[in-house]
Amino acid sequence: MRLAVGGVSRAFGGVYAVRDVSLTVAPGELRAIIGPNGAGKSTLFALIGGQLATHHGSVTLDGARVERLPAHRRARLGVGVVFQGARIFHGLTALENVMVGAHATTRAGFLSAALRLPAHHREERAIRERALTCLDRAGIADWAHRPAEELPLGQQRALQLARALCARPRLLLLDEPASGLRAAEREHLAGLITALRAEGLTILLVEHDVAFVMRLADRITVLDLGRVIADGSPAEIRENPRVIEAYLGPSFVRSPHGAS
Ligand SMILES: Nc1ncnc2c1ncn2[C@@H]1O[C@H](COP(=O)(O)OP(=O)(O)OP(=O)(O)O)[C@@H](O)[C@H]1O
Repeated sequence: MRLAVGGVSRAFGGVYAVRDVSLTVAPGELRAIIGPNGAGKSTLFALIGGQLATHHGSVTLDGARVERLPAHRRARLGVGVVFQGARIFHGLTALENVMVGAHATTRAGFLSAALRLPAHHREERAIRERALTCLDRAGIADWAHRPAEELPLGQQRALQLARALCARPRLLLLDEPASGLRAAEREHLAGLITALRAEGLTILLVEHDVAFVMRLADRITVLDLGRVIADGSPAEIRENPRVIEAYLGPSFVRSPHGAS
């Protein structure tokens, strides 16, 4: 899916969180968004996903304007969002949490579900299979039948990703997916993101772990105080004096893998 954001702004109480931001992401591209705390990254995600309304500007998915559509309509068009932190449904198993992600896309619909028609049973079986595959891809198949709230934090984060994947997104927004993960979990996540990109999914990634970002991203957009201050390949961004000053810091240049 091609994403174009044109001159988008959003203010809170008169203060701009995102100001006149434009970017285009090609189908199958992995674009990272980086910048200091409060730069507007999560707000930009919410403007693309539809959780927040824009005050100015346009959001276009494959050429169609969506900035006035609510989040669930954008989800149906193929926008998947993995929010910061763990947002899970308590009282449901991990598998059921992931199956919820697929129901937005089912065809049989409410009536056949209510009447328990055969089409509904077939669809439920297919969704269950798909959800198990997504749990497996997220590396948490062993947790499928446990109550979601019993999963450790890293597994809860993976659960959100599995749920988003189960809806078969064409544009995936990942807000700090690596935060709070242990090294092995982080490696698994990097492998999964790489595989999803290879399958042609368009991915937008907000992440503070710059080494993680530099390794995965095709291009990086840098935000500071709500504005785009740089846009380029990881190599260009690493050497951009404005980015070094606003975000990376001089120690990053001395340690080019970002292990500062
Ligand atoms: N719902 C809100 N109400 C008021 N102010 C908000 C709201 N959401 C964000 N802001 C403000 O907008 C600015 C941008 O916040 P945002 O969370 O988008 O930044 P961020 O780059 O994602 O930061 P972080 O890296 O810490 O997650 C901040 O000054 C924040 O305080």
